[in-house]
Amino acid sequence: MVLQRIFRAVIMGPPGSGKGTVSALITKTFGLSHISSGDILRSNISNKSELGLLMKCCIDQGQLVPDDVMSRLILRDLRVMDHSSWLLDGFPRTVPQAEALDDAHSVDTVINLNVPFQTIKQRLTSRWTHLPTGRVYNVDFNPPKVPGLDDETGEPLVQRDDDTPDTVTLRLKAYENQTEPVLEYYRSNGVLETFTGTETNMIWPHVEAFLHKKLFSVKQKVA
Ligand SMILES: Nc1nc2c(ncn2[C@@H]2O[C@H](COP(=O)(O)OP(=O)(O)O)[C@@H](O)[C@H]2O)c(=O)[nH]1
Ligand SMILES: Nc1ncnc2c1ncn2[C@@H]1O[C@H](COP(=O)(O)OP(=O)(O)O)[C@@H](O)[C@H]1O
Repeated sequence: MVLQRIFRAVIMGPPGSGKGTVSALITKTFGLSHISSGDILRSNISNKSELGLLMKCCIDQGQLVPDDVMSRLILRDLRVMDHSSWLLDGFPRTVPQAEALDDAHSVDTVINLNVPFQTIKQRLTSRWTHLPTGRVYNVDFNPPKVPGLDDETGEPLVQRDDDTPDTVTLRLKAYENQTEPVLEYYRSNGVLETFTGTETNMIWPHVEAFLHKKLFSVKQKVA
């Protein structure tokens, strides 16, 4: 689908709720550019940039990276995408980050994946990631064609250092304390759309139908 107007969306949800998985489906279906805060941080870590090395210990301890660092990193990337439609995944995660984003760009819609914490814990400890692209697999849900290797590049998959049971518990706490208030922020702005379920395959058709409707109404408003 070719978008006729710039469209900006955010995808939210607890760690492991399927943001990366659903983002891949959205970008494939609607042609938005995907920007993942976690992928950007992990690429800084792989490249051994000073910032990446500083942030690695926050991430491995299940804590959020400081707001000013994160906002600067993401807003810098968004500045060079001035004429693109995008989907932000993993940012904003705090109210100050949401305010920083609002100061720079208006957000058309926020997709919130509401998946129970119990479902999430099992998923994350069996997640395998292709670090250079952020493609994710799961031993049960979407295994790679060849165990341990990325389907497209044949490169090795890794388990993230922060996908251990103890760190997942800390990340879920950070989500409750720091990220849930962002849902309220967007709800009161009238842009929040929540999708509840335990399986991505059940949630995705609703997200897809919503975005079709949303993009159609955005185009009509412009016409
Ligand atoms: N069992 C199961 N695993 C899923 C489902 N949806 C996504 N996953 C897997 O759960 C893990 C977390 O998903 P991901 O998209 O990375 O979540 P994110 O942390 O919110 O970006 C990955 O290993 C996915 O392959 C699902 O419906 N069922
Ligand atoms: N917007 C953000 N603000 C602060 N820290 C972030 C942000 N995005 C990512 N991080 C850090 O990177 C880690 C991994 O993020 P991400 O890949 O989005 O994980 P998840 O799979 O938990 O949704 C987070 O636990 C956090 O430490």
